[in-house]
Amino acid sequence: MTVLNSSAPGVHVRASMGKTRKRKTPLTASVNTSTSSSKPESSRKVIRQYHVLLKQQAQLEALPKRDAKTTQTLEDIKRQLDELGGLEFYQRMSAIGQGHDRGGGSEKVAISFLKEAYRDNSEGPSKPLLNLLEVGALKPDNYDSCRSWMKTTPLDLHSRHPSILEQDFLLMDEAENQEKWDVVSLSLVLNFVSDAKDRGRMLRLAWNFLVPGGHLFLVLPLPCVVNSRYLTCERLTALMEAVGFFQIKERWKPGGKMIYSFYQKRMTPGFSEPFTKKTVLLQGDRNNFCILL
Ligand SMILES: C[S@@+](CC[C@H](N)C(=O)[O-])C[C@H]1O[C@@H](n2cnc3c(N)ncnc32)[C@H](O)[C@@H]1O
Repeated sequence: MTVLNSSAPGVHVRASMGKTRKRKTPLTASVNTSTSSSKPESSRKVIRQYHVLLKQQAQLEALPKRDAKTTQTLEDIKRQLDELGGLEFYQRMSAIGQGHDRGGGSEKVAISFLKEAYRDNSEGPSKPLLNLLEVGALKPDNYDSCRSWMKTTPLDLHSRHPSILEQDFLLMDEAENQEKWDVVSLSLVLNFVSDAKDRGRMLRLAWNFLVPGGHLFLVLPLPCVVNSRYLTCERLTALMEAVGFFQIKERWKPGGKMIYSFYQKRMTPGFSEPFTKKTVLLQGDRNNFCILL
């Protein structure tokens, strides 16, 4: 079996709350602010540091009480995030990473899945345009080649272009978006969300926003699924079924970096397991990536 990289973006956080508080020096003490190189290792390093800091920040912000030490640590984390260049710099590094790691963005894979699922729309005489919501869009034109059959709405927490809507997906108006979209893309977004419950909420929101029979394109760093102590491919499939998503396609290779999954919304959820608390599935040197419903 292939040994997988446990230091994937967004999954390399082990510090318990206790450890975090006792720490004398910041976890990512050597924040590298001079990462102007476009080398994939540099971009991956910044992305990793960024995810670690975000996770720590979320853990501390979730504490019921904040003592002076916690406040100080939060200030340190904020400073380090700023030193890294903030979300803007993270996005730039992610865009570089995309190119190097995947021979282009994940939209290539999405388009191949979508063309198969919506053959009538993509090949046949003109039909109403499909409505695609692209969450976490670094570029405004990822789906331009499909504009004859698909209308894309790109959005991101931080917009890098006037055509990208600046919006937190988790705060989108639920009534307004209920069953509004044919396709939702969550490519490398779920692993950006620091809180396991918010990840579950993100999936449920995506389900609510899709028309019946609509599709979800989900991309995660492969180690989030195959090298987590809380997740496996089978467990993810079961969890997705509990939300109401049935897998149609999955693409990844051992030793690869990403796992691409394509789901269809069904009206009756499958598995009824609760998925409300962390269950350790695998021991050993694994990451803590988890999704809770
Ligand atoms: C690693 S980048 C992924 C970009 C691209 N989708 C890809 O597949 O390479 C993650 C992006 O998701 C955005 N993001 C994370 N959480 C979000 C949320 N709740 N709402 C909107 N965008 C979000 C971040 O701002 C960031 O630009």
